[in-house]
Amino acid sequence: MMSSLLNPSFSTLPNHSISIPNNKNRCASTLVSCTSSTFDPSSSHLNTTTNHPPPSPPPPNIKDEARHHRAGGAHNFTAKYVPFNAGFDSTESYSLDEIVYRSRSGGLLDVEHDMEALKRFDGAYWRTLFDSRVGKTTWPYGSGVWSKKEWVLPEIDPDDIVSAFEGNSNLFWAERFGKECAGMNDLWVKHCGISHTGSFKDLGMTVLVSQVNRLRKMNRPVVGVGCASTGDTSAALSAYCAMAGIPSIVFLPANKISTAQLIQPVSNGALVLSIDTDFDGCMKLIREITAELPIYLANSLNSLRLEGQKTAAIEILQQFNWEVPDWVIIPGGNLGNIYAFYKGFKMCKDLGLVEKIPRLVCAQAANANPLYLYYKNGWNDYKAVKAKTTFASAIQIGDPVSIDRAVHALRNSEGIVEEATEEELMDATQQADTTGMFTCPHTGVALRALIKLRNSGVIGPRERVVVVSTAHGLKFAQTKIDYHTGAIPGMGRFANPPVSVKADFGSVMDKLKDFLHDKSPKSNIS
Ligand SMILES: Cc1ncc(COP(=O)(O)O)c(C=O)c1O
Ligand SMILES: N[C@@H](CCOP(=O)(O)O)C(=O)O
Repeated sequence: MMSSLLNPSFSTLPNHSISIPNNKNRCASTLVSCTSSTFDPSSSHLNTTTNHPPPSPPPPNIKDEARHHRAGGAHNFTAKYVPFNAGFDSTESYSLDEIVYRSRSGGLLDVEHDMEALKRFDGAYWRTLFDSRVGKTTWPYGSGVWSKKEWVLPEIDPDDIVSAFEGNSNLFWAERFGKECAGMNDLWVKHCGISHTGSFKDLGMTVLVSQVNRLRKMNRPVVGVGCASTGDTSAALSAYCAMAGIPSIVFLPANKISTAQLIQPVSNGALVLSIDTDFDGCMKLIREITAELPIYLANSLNSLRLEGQKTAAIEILQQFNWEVPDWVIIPGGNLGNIYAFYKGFKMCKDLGLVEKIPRLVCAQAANANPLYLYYKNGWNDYKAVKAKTTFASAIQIGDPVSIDRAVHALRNSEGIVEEATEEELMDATQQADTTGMFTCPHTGVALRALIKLRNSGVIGPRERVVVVSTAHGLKFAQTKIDYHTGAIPGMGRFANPPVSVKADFGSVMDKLKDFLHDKSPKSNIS
């Protein structure tokens, strides 16, 4: 099977042999292309001789190079929409080029890949292929998402892909947090928030916006793309749409998202509707609107998003050299991501890249915990809740659209649901920051869940655990400031507020002596 990796007729082979034009050509033709819009044949600056040679064509860019390398090749991987969890006898399916978010019976959809075609290549083949693409600028495989293109959107033309080379995010060995807060030394944090727009949503949005780009080129009726959001989805949607020149519309719950999140779609030119309701209210509205207008729905109800998000799971396995961690802990809100991770792990198992999948934990804020309550009730009698205000504002969701997907993921991975109170999640966020991270409150929820599961002995001290960090801490700077400055009543166990000091040598020395004395009791500083 490995020999097929070298078969040049297979169009999806790693493109290592790309010829880069030499610097001289690149500079010369860059000059031509830079000046071409203002080129004036009568100008003495640009055209000093009458026999000036015609400008040479611009050098190939990475898309041209990709086009050249796939000329003549074809593969036959395919994917389609099917009802989520459909029985074997179901024949309902839709092309990914159709605009459809729900099955005929009103249930969720899933993207189903032609597993038989993918299975024609063994696990070693896929591992080698994916590994060969990491961190390159080869279009589109340099992206952590598109490096798995055959498993994501196999049929899309690379020319239609809208990518910021997302993914390939840091898997951080949380050595100090693991030892000091959880009594373990094999703890890892997958920093999905260190990303183009600062959250894992980029992984799904590159796929969704690429498909919209394709649909628009096919003259399908898509005037714009819209979402309801607690902040991060809107940031990713507006950025990817801006890259592609596609109008974006975002419904945000008024006064419920951070300033840093609000400014992202504003800056990227989205139409931002600030609506006097909560996320669940916005979600209901966007579903009604997208059923009426030719606006494509970008929330994770749309199963395309999860195809991108699942690559973070594959990436974790890759980063451990295809060894499977024991546990993966993921903060949950609308509950698409927990299913995306499950799907990524499951595909790796089904296609022979690994032999098992990790146990999954979904971590919820106690103030927005419908999944936790359902789990505690033995998966009986599900009820949506009215989500209360939480510092983990991006998961302030009481009526998650992917509840069925989440239950499926947890039941099939010996999964667990945990929760964290406001104080617990904020303290865990700060404890992580004290050990060198800069986490968002949602990551705090997941870290607190870890501590609880370690304290109860469910997770053992020698087990390998990955906590998924879903957004960048800088998006939640005000919450952190409030924690440290005592602006949140009853909170601040690990606060480290700035110290005001007079601008004189003696005052500064006094503060430093206090600090150094506290830090180093045995020192001889008096
Ligand atoms: C930062 C952050 N973490 C976690 C989540 C939860 O992801 P999901 O809605 O897929 O459960 C979201 C969005 O909901 C989020 O924005
Ligand atoms: N946290 C999300 C909520 C919506 O989730 P989605 O994955 O269904 O788009 C956000 O950032 O808006």
